[in-house]
Amino acid sequence: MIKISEDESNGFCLRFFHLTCTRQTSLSSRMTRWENYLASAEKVIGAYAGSLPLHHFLKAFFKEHPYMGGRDRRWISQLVYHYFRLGQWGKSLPVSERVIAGALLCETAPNDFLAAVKPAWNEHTTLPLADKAALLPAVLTPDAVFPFSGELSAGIDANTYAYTMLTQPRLFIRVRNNKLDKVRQLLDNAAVAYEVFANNTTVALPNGTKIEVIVPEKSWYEVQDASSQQTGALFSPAAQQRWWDCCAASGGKSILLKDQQPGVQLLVSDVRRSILENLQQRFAAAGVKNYEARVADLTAEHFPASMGSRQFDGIILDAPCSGSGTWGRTPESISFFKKEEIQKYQQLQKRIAHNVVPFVKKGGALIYITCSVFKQENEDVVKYIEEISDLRKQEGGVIAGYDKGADTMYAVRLS
Ligand SMILES: C[S@@+](CC[C@H](N)C(=O)[O-])C[C@H]1O[C@@H](n2cnc3c(N)ncnc32)[C@H](O)[C@@H]1O
Repeated sequence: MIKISEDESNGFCLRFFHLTCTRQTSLSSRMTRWENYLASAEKVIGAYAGSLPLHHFLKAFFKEHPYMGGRDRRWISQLVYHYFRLGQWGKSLPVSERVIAGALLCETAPNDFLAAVKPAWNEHTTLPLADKAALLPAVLTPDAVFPFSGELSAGIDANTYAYTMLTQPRLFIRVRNNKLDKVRQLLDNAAVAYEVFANNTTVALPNGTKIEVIVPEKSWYEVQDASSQQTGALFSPAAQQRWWDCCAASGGKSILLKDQQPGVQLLVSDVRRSILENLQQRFAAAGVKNYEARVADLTAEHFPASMGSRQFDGIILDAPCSGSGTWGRTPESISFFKKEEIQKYQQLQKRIAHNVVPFVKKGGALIYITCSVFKQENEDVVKYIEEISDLRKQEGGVIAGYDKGADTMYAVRLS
């Protein structure tokens, strides 16, 4: 029996060996903490098949390995995420080499992992991407990292977009109810490095900021990506107008709308009852009242009839989509997404748009939104809406978040 050491430097590897000694050889006991992190990352990557989000998979993995402490979990998760940020790069290389390459490309400062497993690279972590790429055993190209560049909407720089996959986007909040000064004070007290955008509403925070602990008053802010906040510039609601957020999820766009004009008469719907229950809780915390909520499958045959003769001044169609504009947050998607899926999403978007468009009042507006970077889900669906209705694109297009560490979205106002 191996004694479990309290020594921080090798505690992980000894505990790791102790709990798995029936399957491990004596080699494990000689592995360093960092080699064990690399082996664990390889184990996760080998077992992950993409059927559930990576963060859920990691959570389940760590539940099965309860002897791993917080630091172990953070490092292993980080290495796995770095690996997936490389997309299709280095497919023929061993997984371990790709994990180490991920640490070189995605880390921006020397760190203990590289110091232990690839010391020659550690001092190069601060170099520009091109210099780091020159050290790699396989050529780094934007297409290898993001192999869907031919599908992009107009105006998205393919090379820049591909390499933004190597960096985790920032966390954003939208400050509400004129509480910017109070929020800033709490962030200052907590010594958080933040950036306030020129609109005095959008605040960028480092990832992992425990904003709910630092700012316990929930009505002062909403967690919402900067690009998602920007879609609100297309709403322009007036008091007493009827609006319908038809794919509302937990209500991010609806709260934005109500903050602009509390007097709108709001209908929210989604195909998922559970997400509308989340919406109700979120609305309550945000102080949003006076709305109607209903579960509705917008693709169902009987759906249009179930709406009766209602007409809306504004409809927000924040459509189900590939989410490709948010893959910097879920880089595992790059490896598991199939190009054919884009068309399936487009068909769903067209079907929903077809059923929703008749409910736009004459002179009213349809706000079509996706968090996709693909033309087929964006411009092509807008073109379809114009073909089947009198609605015409008035303003909007790609909201490129990649220059500010945010998601990239597409939002258009048609009327
Ligand atoms: C992009 S999300 C909406 C995000 C939301 N507007 C927000 O700001 O947080 C798309 C939503 O469409 C819903 N959806 C997917 N298929 C649907 C359908 N056939 N009918 C109605 N809603 C659907 C999904 O459940 C999902 O919540």
